[in-house]
Amino acid sequence: MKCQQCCASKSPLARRLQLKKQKEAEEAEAKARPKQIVVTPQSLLYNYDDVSAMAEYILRTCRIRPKFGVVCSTVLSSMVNMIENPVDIPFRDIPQFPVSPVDGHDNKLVVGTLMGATVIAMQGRIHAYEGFELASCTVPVHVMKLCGVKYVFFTSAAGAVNPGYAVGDIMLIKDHINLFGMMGSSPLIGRHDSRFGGPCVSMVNAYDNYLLERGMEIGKSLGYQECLRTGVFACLGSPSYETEAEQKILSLLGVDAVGMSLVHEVIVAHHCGLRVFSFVLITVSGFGEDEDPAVVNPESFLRQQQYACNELIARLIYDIQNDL
Ligand SMILES: O=P(O)(O)O[C@@H]1C[C@H](O)[C@@H](CO)O1
Ligand SMILES: Nc1nc2[nH]cnc2c(=O)[nH]1
Repeated sequence: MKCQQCCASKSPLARRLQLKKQKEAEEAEAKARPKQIVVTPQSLLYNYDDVSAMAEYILRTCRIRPKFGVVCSTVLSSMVNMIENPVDIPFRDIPQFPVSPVDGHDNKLVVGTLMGATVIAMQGRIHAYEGFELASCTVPVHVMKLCGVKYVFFTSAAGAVNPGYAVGDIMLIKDHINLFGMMGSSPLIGRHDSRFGGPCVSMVNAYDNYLLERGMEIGKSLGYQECLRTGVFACLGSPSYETEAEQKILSLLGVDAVGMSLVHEVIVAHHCGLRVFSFVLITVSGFGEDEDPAVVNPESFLRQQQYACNELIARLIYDIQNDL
């Protein structure tokens, strides 16, 4: 007697029939299954409870409810030295908090007071070019929100695209071009949690106009008018600086300065209702005739400009805190 299964499966016709049946069964099963929602990396990687657990750990550790958040660029990490009664919280101690593997990134939060206001500062941030999802780059913003932060200041190192800019200039950001978003990549894509915000968000006033104006006034009053600019920022996903051709494209798009972070953080902050003030320190000049794009000015000059940035942050916090 012939075995039904193995002998039948040896005939090509029987095998084709078997495959057809199998495909039809799979299709019927897929049809019967409820439609799956594609989960956004943000909600997949860090849901509301995960973010709450991170915020609770921070609040329990520092026993301060911060009103101001500051995300320090790698070049502006000295900002945290201004914080009084600082409590250092390494990223690795916070459950699920991302940790940058890059040498020289400090990977800690510093919580304390500055100009009489409570602050939480990130010394070192998470970059997409390190291989992280945008959800990981931006989860610290949601954590700040759940810690009680109302105002958040983002800073970054940047390369000049605007030919009128020089190394050491401080550009207050008035707008951005979200190149990642235009390519379909955003921490807000997919299912949202309404406790953080709605499915879509207007980006009007994302760079809070009032804070921008106050920042400009303060910068001028501190005597920095010569190096203060306001402009449009863009973030690229690569750790390589721009080629000459890329610089030209960015310039045509209306970008004044370009960096490797910040834009997606601002989107998440604005989406969840934080008031945003952002600026970049120009550390690499645009292309000159014979200029190497990676030329960075002498240390002492940059240190002076880092001091200017720190002063700007401190004074703006003071003014907001005291309703000035
Ligand atoms: O923290 P930011 O975005 O300022 O850091 C940038 C990106 C690189 O780590 C570095 C390049 O200069 O600065
Ligand atoms: N993309 C980019 N990021 C920077 N970060 C600091 N300088 C630069 C720059 O010139 N280009």
